[in-house]
Amino acid sequence: MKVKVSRRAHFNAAHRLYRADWSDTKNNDVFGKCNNPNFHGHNYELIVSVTGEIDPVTGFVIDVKILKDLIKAEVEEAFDHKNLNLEVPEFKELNPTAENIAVVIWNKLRPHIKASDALEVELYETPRNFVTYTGE
Ligand SMILES: Nc1nc2c(c(=O)[nH]1)N=C([C@H](O)[C@H](O)COP(=O)(O)OP(=O)(O)OP(=O)(O)O)CN2
Ligand SMILES: [Zn+2]
Repeated sequence: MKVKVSRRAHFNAAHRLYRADWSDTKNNDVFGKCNNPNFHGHNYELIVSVTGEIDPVTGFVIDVKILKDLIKAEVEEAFDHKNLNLEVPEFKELNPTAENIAVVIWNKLRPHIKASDALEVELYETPRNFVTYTGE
């Protein structure tokens, strides 16, 4: 019997979507207003879910306090109130799209989650735009 345990978190960050190896015209064609050279910001909403067997002793799949502290250490402290392009090393050469941010978050959290448990990262860039990554 497997149960999914989820923790919601948030962070605010600035970003710019562009490729340095493309012309301004191509960047504007592909990324539009997201290519603003002065950056723009989002209030990211994050849902991290861990699915696994319930420990019969504790009744937990994972203690949500542990999940909360992990998200704070690995995501909020690294991303909150940061310029993702300029201040977060993972995005020096990687466009900080919602897809790439979700994969980066998953890769940061995965080593801390029990190997037999599944990890899912849902990232809302806006209330209407969101992505999900499960490691596949
Ligand atoms: N597949 C993706 N497409 C887009 C991404 C992305 O990460 N993955 N990101 C963006 C931009 O970051 C942009 O800032 C998104 O904002 P916007 O289009 O304004 O989103 P809204 O939901 O607020 O827009 P409404 O038109 O008001 O619904 C673009 N594409
Ligand atoms: Zn954006």
